[in-house]
Amino acid sequence: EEADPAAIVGLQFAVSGNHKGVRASGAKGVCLKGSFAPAPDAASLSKAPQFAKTVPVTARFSMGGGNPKISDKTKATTRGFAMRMADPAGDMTFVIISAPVFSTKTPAQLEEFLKVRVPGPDGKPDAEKIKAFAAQNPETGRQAAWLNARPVPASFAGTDYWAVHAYTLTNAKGDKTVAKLKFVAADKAGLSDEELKAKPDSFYADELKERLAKGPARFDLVAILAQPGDPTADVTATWPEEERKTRTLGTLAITAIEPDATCDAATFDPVVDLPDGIAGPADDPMFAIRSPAYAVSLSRRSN
Ligand code: HEM
Repeated sequence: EEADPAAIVGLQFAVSGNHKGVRASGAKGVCLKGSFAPAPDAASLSKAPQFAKTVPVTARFSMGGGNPKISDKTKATTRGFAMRMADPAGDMTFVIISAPVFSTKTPAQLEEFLKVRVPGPDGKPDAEKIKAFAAQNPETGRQAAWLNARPVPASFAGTDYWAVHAYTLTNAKGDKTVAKLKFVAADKAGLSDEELKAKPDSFYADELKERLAKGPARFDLVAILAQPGDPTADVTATWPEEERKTRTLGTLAITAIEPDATCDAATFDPVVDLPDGIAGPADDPMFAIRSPAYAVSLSRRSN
């Protein structure tokens, strides 16, 4: 059964209270700039221009969901990281989260996942419906379980981010490598329950301002190489990362905060905006649908 991107985006807005002028997800966030410097041997894996020279980056950190007032202290919600590494021959765009898995495996399952979460007339979703859906779709609980088992990040720059889909890298000779991509924070830090209690609902934006005044926030881009049998079309499934070979492809440095307008005029489209040398998974239905869904959200928030 085909899921309709507009229907999914409508449900994303409905679940979080139909706020106007904001993204269907990542509604609360901070726009940024920086640069990406490739590692010396990145070009041996991919011929993308971003792996051959340092390029400028526009980026945005965000909280998951369509509520622009969500507390930064929320635990079972992913932090998001969108970035466009610019090059005239083709931008390289990643829109990634602070967990190795997404919540659903197919667009149809995402539609059902959202439907049971739409608040009723009393302003609350039906807890019984959510429970019944979770029991029938156990893989949809993995992301929340993963987040609940870890401390709340002390900073948008204090956590790793995963691109969750399996990408194919192609080098100049035509050799292909399948890999998941992870941005590893140089300065990882979580908050204890005690520390979390002392924080206000919004502290990430100020923390970032103070941090960037002292120097860039850095992330290494690491490719986790697939082994035969690793699932490449299921974003609810993890690979045993610790057992996989990895290659560092470069370092992202976030240097300064940008006006919101720089990030809001367009979407970060992780499907269409990739250069030659890197491609998303053709057989992962959750990948393809992101492009039309993000376009629907853009048209709704800018009208
Ligand atoms: C599968 C892995 C996915 C990840 C890692 C992910 C992550 C994110 C992140 C980080 C943002 C914030 C972007 C920004 O700051 O501009 C975002 C926005 C959004 N996501 Fe996803 N997402 C995923 C899948 C999906 C799917 C399957 C849909 C719908 C079918 C969807 C719908 C949206 C929409 C509508 C927005 C708002 C776009 C905009 O207004 O610019 N996402 N997503």
